[in-house]
Amino acid sequence: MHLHFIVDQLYSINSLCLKKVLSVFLPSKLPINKNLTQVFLTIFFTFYISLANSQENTSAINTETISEMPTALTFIDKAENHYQKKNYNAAIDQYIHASKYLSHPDKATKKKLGQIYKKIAQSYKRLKNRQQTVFFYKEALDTFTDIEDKKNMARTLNTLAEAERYLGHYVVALDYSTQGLKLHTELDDPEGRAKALIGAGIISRYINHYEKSLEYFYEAYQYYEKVNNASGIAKTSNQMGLIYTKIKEFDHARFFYQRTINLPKNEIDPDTLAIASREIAVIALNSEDYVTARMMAKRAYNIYQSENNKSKSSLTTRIIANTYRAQQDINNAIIYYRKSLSLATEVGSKIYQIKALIPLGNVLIHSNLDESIRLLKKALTLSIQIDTKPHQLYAYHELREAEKLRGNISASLSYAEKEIHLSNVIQKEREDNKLVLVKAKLHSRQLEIELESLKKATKLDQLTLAKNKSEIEIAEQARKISELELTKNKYASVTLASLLTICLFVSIYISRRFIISKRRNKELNYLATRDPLTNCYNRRVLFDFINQDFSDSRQLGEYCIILADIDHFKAVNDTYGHSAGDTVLREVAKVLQASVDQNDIVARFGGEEFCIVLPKASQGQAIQVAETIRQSIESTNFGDISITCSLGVTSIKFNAKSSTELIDQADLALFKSKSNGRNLVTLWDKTLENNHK
Ligand SMILES: Nc1nc2c(ncn2[C@@H]2O[C@H](COP(=O)(O)OP(=O)(O)OP(=O)(O)O)[C@@H](O)[C@H]2O)c(=O)[nH]1
Repeated sequence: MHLHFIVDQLYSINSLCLKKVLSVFLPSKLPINKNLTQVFLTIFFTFYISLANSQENTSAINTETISEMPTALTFIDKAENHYQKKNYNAAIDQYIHASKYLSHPDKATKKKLGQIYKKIAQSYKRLKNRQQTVFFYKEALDTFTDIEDKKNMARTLNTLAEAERYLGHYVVALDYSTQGLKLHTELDDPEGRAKALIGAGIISRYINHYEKSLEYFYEAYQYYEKVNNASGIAKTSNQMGLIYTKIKEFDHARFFYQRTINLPKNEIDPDTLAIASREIAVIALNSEDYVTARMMAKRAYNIYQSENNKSKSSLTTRIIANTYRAQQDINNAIIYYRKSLSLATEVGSKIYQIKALIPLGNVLIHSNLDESIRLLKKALTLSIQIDTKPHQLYAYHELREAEKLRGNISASLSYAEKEIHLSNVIQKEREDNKLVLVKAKLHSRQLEIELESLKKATKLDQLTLAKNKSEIEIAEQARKISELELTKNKYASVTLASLLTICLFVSIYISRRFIISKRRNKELNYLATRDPLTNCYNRRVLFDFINQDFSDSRQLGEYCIILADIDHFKAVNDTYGHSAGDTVLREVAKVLQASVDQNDIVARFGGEEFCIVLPKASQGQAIQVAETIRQSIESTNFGDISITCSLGVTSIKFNAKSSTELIDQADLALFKSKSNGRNLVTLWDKTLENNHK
């Protein structure tokens, strides 16, 4: 059934577009009319729905929501239309139809359903069906609670409280109102909270809890003052005016009503302005300021007239009549009471008829007793009909007086008895009502205490929250600190690592430099000790060695010196050149070094002269070494140059007293070799010394 509906709706939305889409799929010669389009759409949707049904649950949910929502919206549209036209029953029918298509449990659908329940409740409210109003507001509240839609919950609680108040369920109303107030506070919705405050204020006023009521209204009033909301200021001012009137503080009451009157008229609700004017009129009447009373009542009347509000026009006309009656202006009083009665009759308001009939009967009592009694009897009948006992009592009282005036004592007595009986009933009812009010008041006190404890709990929660928050902040700070420390440590580590690396490189560099420098020093030391041409020890080092050995000559066991000198070396230079002479010198040095042990020293003593120190060699061993050297040089071919050398040997055993003396001995021996013909080895002896001299 829904499918056909959707197909119908879709076709009506854009049949042209659909035809164009279909022309793509269907053979070109096939006429695309409405029936064909609808058949296609039906097949398409049947296929789509069956496909969707075969899917997972979630897809099924979405399809259902999609397919049912448009149907619901169509009914809602119709309902709204009826509501606008004040056809509330028809609107309710359509809303209820719409609600049947909103059975799906998803949040959006539920929200829509809640709103529909609210609209139904509002429609019943307009129809003054209080029970149904309450019922549907409760349905709406349940629905919004189900989806945790706090904003709508709070608003519904306000309206539900009002509806319960209309039913006289003050305790329940107060409960709802307090819940609404709490929720609005939670939601941080000052506008909604102000409305909730007004609701709570009205209920508190109803249970005569004026102090609390004033508190609520004043808070709302302050909010509206703050946001410069004239309408809100007017409403709350009027409410405070009403309370001050109730507690007979008329100056305060007048102040607040005047506040409403002074507001820009175009910004406030005419009804609110009319109430303020009307109430000032009543206050003025009670304080016998009849001129002001009439003026303000007429002002209110004009507003009600322009609003076509006949029952309130009846009320204000009655106030005007009351001012005339108070001034003993009976004629005008009768005119206005009649007018009030006529308006009340016209609008069918029994209470306003009663309210006009009784004083009219009273003022007519002296001029037209029959009419007075007739009107009073009518008032009595109506008050019995609508069960308004105070007016019934008032009617009995007036009738008793009227019948007495007429001389009908038995009738007067009968009314008197009824008056007494009713008075007792009213008294009892009042006591009962008082009990209800006291109960409600007590309940409100209890709620206040609960609210107070809730506030304390909230404060505690907030404190705990703040504590937790600060703990979280501390933890966060600790985390940040540790992070910073980590970063710091990381940087420190990186820095340390970098420093270590640098140190390492520096160390390596230094150690390398050290090694190089050590090597260089070694080289330098080496160079300092060596003869650059022959690589033999130089003369300075030679003397250092010998002097050192001679520093403790007693330690010296065997110790010999050989001096070797190349023969006719000048001729080599002259014949082969200086460079060749150098080569010969180098080669001779090699021969010398090869001829001695590791601990022996070969030093270049002068140009072509060498000194060989044999620290552990005996005289014989030294001669042997010298002989070996002589033969080696003699037999060596120094690059086609043949040379010989002469050698002089000496030993420590010849008692040289110093290194110089020892060397001198060797030199003398060498000289002997030279003078004996060269290429000879000569050992020092004492005779050499004498010969030389
Ligand atoms: N090529 C070269 N010649 C040098 C060097 N030192 C000294 N001489 C030369 O050695 C020669 C030594 O000559 P003399 O002192 O006259 O001795 P000699 O020619 O060897 O003759 P006798 O010693 O008497 O056999 C000189 O000509 C010096 O110039 C040197 O380092 N290189």
